[in-house]
Amino acid sequence: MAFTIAVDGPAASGKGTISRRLAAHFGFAHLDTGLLYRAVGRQMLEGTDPVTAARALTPEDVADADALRSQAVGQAASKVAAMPDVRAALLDFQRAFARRAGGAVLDGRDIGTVICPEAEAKLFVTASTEVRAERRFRELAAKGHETTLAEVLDDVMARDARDSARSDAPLKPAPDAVALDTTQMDIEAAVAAAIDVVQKAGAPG
Ligand SMILES: Nc1ncnc2c1ncn2[C@@H]1O[C@H](COP(=O)(O)OP(=O)(O)OP(=O)(O)O)[C@@H](O)[C@H]1O
Ligand SMILES: Nc1ccn([C@@H]2O[C@H](COP(=O)(O)O)[C@@H](O)[C@H]2O)c(=O)n1
Repeated sequence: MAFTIAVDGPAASGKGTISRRLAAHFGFAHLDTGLLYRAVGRQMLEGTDPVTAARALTPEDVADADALRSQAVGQAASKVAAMPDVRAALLDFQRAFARRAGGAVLDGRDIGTVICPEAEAKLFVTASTEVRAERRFRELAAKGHETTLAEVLDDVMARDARDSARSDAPLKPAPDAVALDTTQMDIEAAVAAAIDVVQKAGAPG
């Protein structure tokens, strides 16, 4: 049985948190597709050609998720993500993951539009830019990163602008995605709303 849940949205909207919880609830596998672009972005910062890096990506390259979550790597990720040859190199792996037996949740920017337009359930998770920046700032501060709320706000806005403006697979909701604005929701309320959407879409379990 293949059942795909596509979760898209802008930076720090909460799509990763929701996707992990959906995967646990329904017993599905989860892929954070942003990590693929982050791993390529990190290799670009180290001097590797991004297309070469994308074509040669291995599971080890995405194993240390914490190291990939810095703001510098996030910015590099959104730059390599605008390169059509990088996106093409990562396509088949994501599509195969999406249709794996047992069900899958993928989160990213183009899951419902490009990777798996046939996904059985689609969510587009948003929150106001300020709330997203505050949440990400608190997360980074708790992990000991030295940054300011203003820097995080700039980072989120720059990535959203680049991700929305690119010609190949831009950040946008699929026409049939259910919008979930979590600005006024805590994590539990957002997860409950997401589970409700997926159940109504006919997910088993
Ligand atoms: N509804 C919510 N209320 C409060 N905090 C939240 C909510 N959803 C997520 N968060 C927190 O906001 C931060 C960003 O969430 P998360 O990492 O899930 O976003 P994301 O969209 O996957 O980010 P990115 O695009 O950068 O990968 C995390 O610290 C998370 O715990
Ligand atoms: N499907 C996707 C996923 C991510 N990107 C790009 O990667 C950057 C980092 O992603 P996060 O989810 O970890 O924030 C993001 O800013 C996008 O540029 C993408 O293009 N498509």
